[in-house]
This record gives sequence, C-alpha cells and structure tokens, in this order.
Amino acid sequence: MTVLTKICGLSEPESLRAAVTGGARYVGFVFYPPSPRAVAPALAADLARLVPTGIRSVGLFVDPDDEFLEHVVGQVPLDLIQLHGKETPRRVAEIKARYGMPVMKAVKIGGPEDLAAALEAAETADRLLFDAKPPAKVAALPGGNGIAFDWTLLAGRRWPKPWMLSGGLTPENVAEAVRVTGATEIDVSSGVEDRPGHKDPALVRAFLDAAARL
Ligand SMILES: O=C(O)c1ccccc1NCC(=O)[C@H](O)[C@H](O)COP(=O)(O)O
Repeated sequence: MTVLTKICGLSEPESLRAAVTGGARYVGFVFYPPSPRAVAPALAADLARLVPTGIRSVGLFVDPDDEFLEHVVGQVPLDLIQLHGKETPRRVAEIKARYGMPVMKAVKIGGPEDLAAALEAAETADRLLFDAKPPAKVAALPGGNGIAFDWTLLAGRRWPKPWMLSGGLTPENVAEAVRVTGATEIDVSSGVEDRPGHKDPALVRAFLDAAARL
C-alpha cells in the first residue's frame, strides 16, 4: 500500500534534503514561535524554494491572526496551510477564502468523545490531521509532543475528507499505526529528532524507509 509521508518541523537544509530525497510527499514548516521547531519566514522561504515540484510545502500555524498569516504567506511559497489550534470551521473557511490555499485542520484526539470534532472540521477544511490531544497537566505544545493516541479509535472509520495520521509516530511503530488505522497519509516530527527541534537526517530516512515498506 502506498503511504504518503509528511516530515514536519523542518528548519535545516540537510534534514530537508533527507526528507526530499527519502520520498516525503509533504514537508512542514512550523510558524509558531514557542515551538523548538519554529522557523523564521525568511529561512522557510529559502528552504521551500529547495522543494521540488510534486512535494507539498505545508505552513503550520496555531490560531494565527490575519496579520501573521499575511506576513508568512506573503513571503513563503506554501501549498497547504495547517491549522493546529482552536480554529473554528468558520475561521477555517475564512482563511481558505482569503489566501486561496487548501487548509488541513488538526483534530486532537484524547478519547472517542473527540471524534465528533473531526466531522465538524471536515465541513470547511480540505483535509484533516489526527493528532494526540496535548497532556492537560504539563505545559505542552498544541502539537509536536511525540505522543500517540489510541489508534483503534480510527479503526474501520471513514472520513468525508482526506486525512493524515500523526502523533508519536516513529520508524518502529509506523507499520502498526497504519495497520490499525488504515491511514494512507502519515506525519511525524519528534520521532525523527535527536533532540527537541533538531531533525536527525538518518532518522528521517529511517522513517521514510519504514513507510516505503508498508
Ligand atoms: O511540531 C511542533 O512543534 C508543533 C507546535 C505547535 C503546534 C503543532 C506542532 N506540530 C504539528 C505537527 O504537525 C506535528 O508533526 C504533529 O503534532 C506530530 O508531532 P509528533 O508527535 O512530535 O510526531
């Protein structure tokens, strides 16, 4: 089965090259300053210009205002906007209309009660990304926490929009995650880092090799 992979949180040419040459179909740039993966728009623009046609550059935002979106989208050649905050379906529709770009909405999963939000998000988003709900007790990021959710919650389910599985994926667990969920698109950040915010090109290649064997 062909599984498409997104490598998220790229900020260096070497790891970007590992993603591109390793077969990633999406590369993600984080525009959320509190993240250890946050990248300046000017650097992201330089990196995005290295991305060959056919690989989609994804800009990741958390509850961005229009001024920040304008600041980034105006200088970084992006193919897809990923919204990873508390954006409503109405805000998603507004961003889609304003920037004329498809939007992938993150849906945070902690338990079965969170699945309904996916159907609501699918009303206006072009794509869904299922991620683990951040732990409530610690001051976690909205995403990129290296935490997996219960994949059986997605088993056998169909969604009205294309969707991507993320949350705690690694070269070691990705085969099981895809087997259980039936995901055809996957996303990883922490699982290919040797320290928070630093992608290890060897781990990037290992993850992509594992995905290619599915
Ligand atoms: O990656 C981040 O630092 C981040 C910060 C704030 C919001 C979202 C963030 N990442 C979103 C992604 O798409 C990650 O790839 C996804 O959450 C999976 O991350 P991980 O569990 O570390 O593989």
